[in-house]
Amino acid sequence: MAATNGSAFSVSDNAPGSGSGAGAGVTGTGPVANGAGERDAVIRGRGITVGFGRTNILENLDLDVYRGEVLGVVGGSGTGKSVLLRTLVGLQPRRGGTIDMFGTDIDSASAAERNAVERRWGILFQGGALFSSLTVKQNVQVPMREHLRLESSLMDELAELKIAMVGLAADAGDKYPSELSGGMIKRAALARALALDPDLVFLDEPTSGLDPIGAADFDDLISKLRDTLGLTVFMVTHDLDSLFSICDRIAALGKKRILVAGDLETVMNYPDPWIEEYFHGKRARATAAGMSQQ
Ligand SMILES: Nc1ncnc2c1ncn2[C@@H]1O[C@H](COP(=O)(O)OP(=O)(O)OP(=O)(O)O)[C@@H](O)[C@H]1O
Repeated sequence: MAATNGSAFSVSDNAPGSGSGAGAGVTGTGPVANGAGERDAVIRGRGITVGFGRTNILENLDLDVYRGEVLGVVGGSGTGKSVLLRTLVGLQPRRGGTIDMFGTDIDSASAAERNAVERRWGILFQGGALFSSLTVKQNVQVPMREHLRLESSLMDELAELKIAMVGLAADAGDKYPSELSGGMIKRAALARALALDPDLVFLDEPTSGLDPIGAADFDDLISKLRDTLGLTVFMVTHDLDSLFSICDRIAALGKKRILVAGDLETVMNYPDPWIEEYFHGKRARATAAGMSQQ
């Protein structure tokens, strides 16, 4: 797997009144400032441009991801959320812009520096992307084999620890992906994402395909990991429950860039037809009503 990674995610963008042009920041209510009075950005992307053929999907996109937050990335279908995630982790080439991860400019980093950065993040792909011919335990050990040189007994212990950490029973470790439920697959994929004790995890629609109870359990797990491990989470999601319950900030993608980023209220009140429908439509009202009854 290639290049980038980072920890907390704050998005700089061009919301009204937030400043102008590249680097202008939408400041949400996220955590911690550094000594200079700015938040500690684990990922700092500037002018990111990505395209296929003649079409750019992302154009001049700026974003900062801040340490220790869960950032929910939303946007209409096809706006480029997964492309953005893949670009940040180095799986998708850029046509322009820079990405700084944990203080390292990815483009000018040496192979060793990039490797060090890569070890600091994990990814949960949409659908889990587990290797079907490997057991859960072996899947969790894939990043360990790639990046570490450990005795196999120690790798077994570490994998068992990760499997327990995501709430799977110990015997799940010896099962193959085809023997797991959808929720178990997500947890197993999360265990793999946590294999190297990352500072940051990228999650691509982690609750898609789960029933509401399974999704809520998964949300709880993510917020527990953030609180106990200090994880930073970059989460592409369509799930309103997740946005309302666990996201510290939200970034809305549209028009090839981050339209707005900030706390829920900031994003919900941004004047854009898709945001209006998404956050104030029938489903959003039902979700918000459900949350307020809890
Ligand atoms: N490898 C590729 N080659 C050509 N076009 C691609 C490729 N990958 C993505 N795209 C295009 O880029 C656009 C953004 O895709 P992406 O998967 O990032 O959307 P998304 O916002 O994650 O959508 P969804 O919410 O439906 O998953 C789409 O128009 C898609 O067709």
